[in-house]
Amino acid sequence: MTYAIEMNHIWKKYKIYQDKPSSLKERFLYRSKGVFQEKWVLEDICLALPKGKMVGLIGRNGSGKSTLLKIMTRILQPDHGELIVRGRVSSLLELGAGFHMDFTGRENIYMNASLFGLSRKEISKIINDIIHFSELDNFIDNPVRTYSSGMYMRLAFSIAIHVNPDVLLIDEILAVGDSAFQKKCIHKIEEFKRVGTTIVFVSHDLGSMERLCDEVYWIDQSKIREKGNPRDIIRNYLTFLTSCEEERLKKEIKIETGEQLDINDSLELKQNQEGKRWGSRAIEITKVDTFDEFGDIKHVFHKGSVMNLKISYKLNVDNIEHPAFGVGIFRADGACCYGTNTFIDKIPLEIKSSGSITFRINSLNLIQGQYYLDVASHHIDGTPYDYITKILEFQVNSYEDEAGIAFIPHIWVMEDLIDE
Ligand SMILES: Nc1ncnc2c1ncn2[C@@H]1O[C@H](COP(=O)(O)OP(=O)(O)OP(=O)(O)O)[C@@H](O)[C@H]1O
Repeated sequence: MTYAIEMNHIWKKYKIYQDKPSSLKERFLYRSKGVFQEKWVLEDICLALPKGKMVGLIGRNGSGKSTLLKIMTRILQPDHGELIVRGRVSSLLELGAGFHMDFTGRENIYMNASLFGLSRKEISKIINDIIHFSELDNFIDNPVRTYSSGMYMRLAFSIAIHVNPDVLLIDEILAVGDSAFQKKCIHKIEEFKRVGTTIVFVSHDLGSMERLCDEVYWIDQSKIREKGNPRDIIRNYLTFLTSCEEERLKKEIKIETGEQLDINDSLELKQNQEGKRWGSRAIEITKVDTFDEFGDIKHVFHKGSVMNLKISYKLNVDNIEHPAFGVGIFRADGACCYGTNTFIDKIPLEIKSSGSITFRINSLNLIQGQYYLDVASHHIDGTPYDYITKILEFQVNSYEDEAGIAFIPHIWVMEDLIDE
């Protein structure tokens, strides 16, 4: 098989400067001593990208994906290892980096495209296509400094894809322009695929990644963690992200409550959570947990899955009249997604000296995002016994790109128009 790009045991390190010197003296001292740490951002990377294939790189922020692309374009030199590139490389990494602000869009096309090795004659042949794709027909003879950032990026993008590359490197193009322009970019990429251009694609948009790529590499902490079929690698990566998020939320809860969680990682409430808790405590909430359908404590849920919210309580008075338990679900920005209580839902309650009540959601139909919960025990007239805000945070993951707060069950119906 012929490969467009081969990387053999590539290593790359950066210098990380420790402290910013504050005084002139310190600056002088630090500079002379060179106080920095070396950090390996790529470790022993071996890649072979077959000609005509589209390969995706995924990984968390800072894992090393952009550095890898910069080495492929030779913007950066590796510290060790060998790089073999066959053909003309065009990159959508540092879009518009070489633009001159006082020159017009047209002049910049000539200058920028010549950096990719095209002659003036060759550029003249494609300049109309470049202008047309960028949708800047009416602005192309204005200085680039008058462009908005979106216009600037569109021009740079358009040049990079029209220089007829053999290898195209793309870093997060979905950040370019509005959604109509992004769709156009995706179509263009599909066209490149069809004519056999080798493409390396970095994106956090895993849907496009799975749809477009022939193979995916997962970069984690400077190394290749897995590579192979996009569907399998993306599924493993998502499982990994979910477990990281679960850990993060558990840690946050520990920090916020200042308490060690018990063996089941459940949350014992503090007696006095200033500003977050109020009421007479006639019915005192002692513990709140979210569980999945198997009874495991969870803080990350997939859209549509089961979520059980268990509220444990103890009774601090001999008798309680007309009690109720309530639950509120809020989005991270404070928008109330849903709130109800046992009185509204007409649930009869029999309060013992201690016990628990579970609020079961059979299908958690919130869209992807971060949420928090309020729980309360109160009189049916609303007088709080124990009201606790932001008691738990949870996350909802989803593969769909919906907008809004919650999924509304729906169908689409198509009909032909019948002439009267
Ligand atoms: N010029 C630099 N000097 C020092 N450290 C750098 C430099 N550029 C990047 N890094 C560090 O190298 C690591 C890898 O960065 P890189 O941009 O390659 O990651 P990435 O996977 O592309 O991340 P993202 O998804 O956020 O774009 C990070 O820890 C980053 O902070």
